[in-house]
Amino acid sequence: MKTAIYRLEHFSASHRLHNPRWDDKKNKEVFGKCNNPNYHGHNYELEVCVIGDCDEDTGYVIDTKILSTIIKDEVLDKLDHNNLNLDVEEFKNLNPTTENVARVIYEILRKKIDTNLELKIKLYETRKNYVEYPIY
Ligand SMILES: Nc1nc2c(c(=O)[nH]1)N=C([C@H](O)[C@H](O)COP(=O)(O)OP(=O)(O)OP(=O)(O)O)CN2
Ligand SMILES: [Zn+2]
Repeated sequence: MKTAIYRLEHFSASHRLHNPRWDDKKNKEVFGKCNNPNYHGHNYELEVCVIGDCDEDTGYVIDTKILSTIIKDEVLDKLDHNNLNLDVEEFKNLNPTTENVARVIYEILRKKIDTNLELKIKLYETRKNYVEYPIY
C-alpha cells in the first residue's frame, strides 16, 4: 500500500496577470483588477504531497527534513517576497496564474525528488482559490 506524506509551506509574492499579445483594453476586460500595472500581492499556501512506499528501515516515504530543505532551496528562495513577473525567470514569458505557478513549482520539485515517488502540488492563491497539479 502506498502512503502520502504532506508538507505545508507558505510564501508571499506579487504579480500581474497580463497577456502581451493583447492590447490594454482586452487585458483589462479579461484580467480586471489582476491586470493592475502596479502589481498586487498574495500570501500563497503551498501543499506538497509525496506518495510512495514506506522504507522498511526508516518508516519514511521521504524524510520531511529533506523535503522541507528541497522546497526552501528550490522554491521558496526563488519565489518568496519576489515579483513573479519581474524577478522569476520562469514567468518572464509565462502569465503567473495560480495554474502556471503550481505547474512551475511541480516541474522544479519533480527534478529533485526520487522518481520512484509520486509528487502532487496544491497551491492556494487565496483562501478561496486553489489549484491541484497534476490531475491525471
Ligand atoms: N483561473 C484563475 N483565475 C484567476 C486567477 C488565477 O490565478 N487563475 N487569479 C486571479 C487574480 O490573481 C486575483 O488576484 C485573485 O484575487 P481575488 O479576486 O482577490 O481572490 P478571491 O477570489 O479570493 O476574492 P473574491 O473577493 O472572492 O473575488 C483572478 N482569477
Ligand atoms: Zn493575483
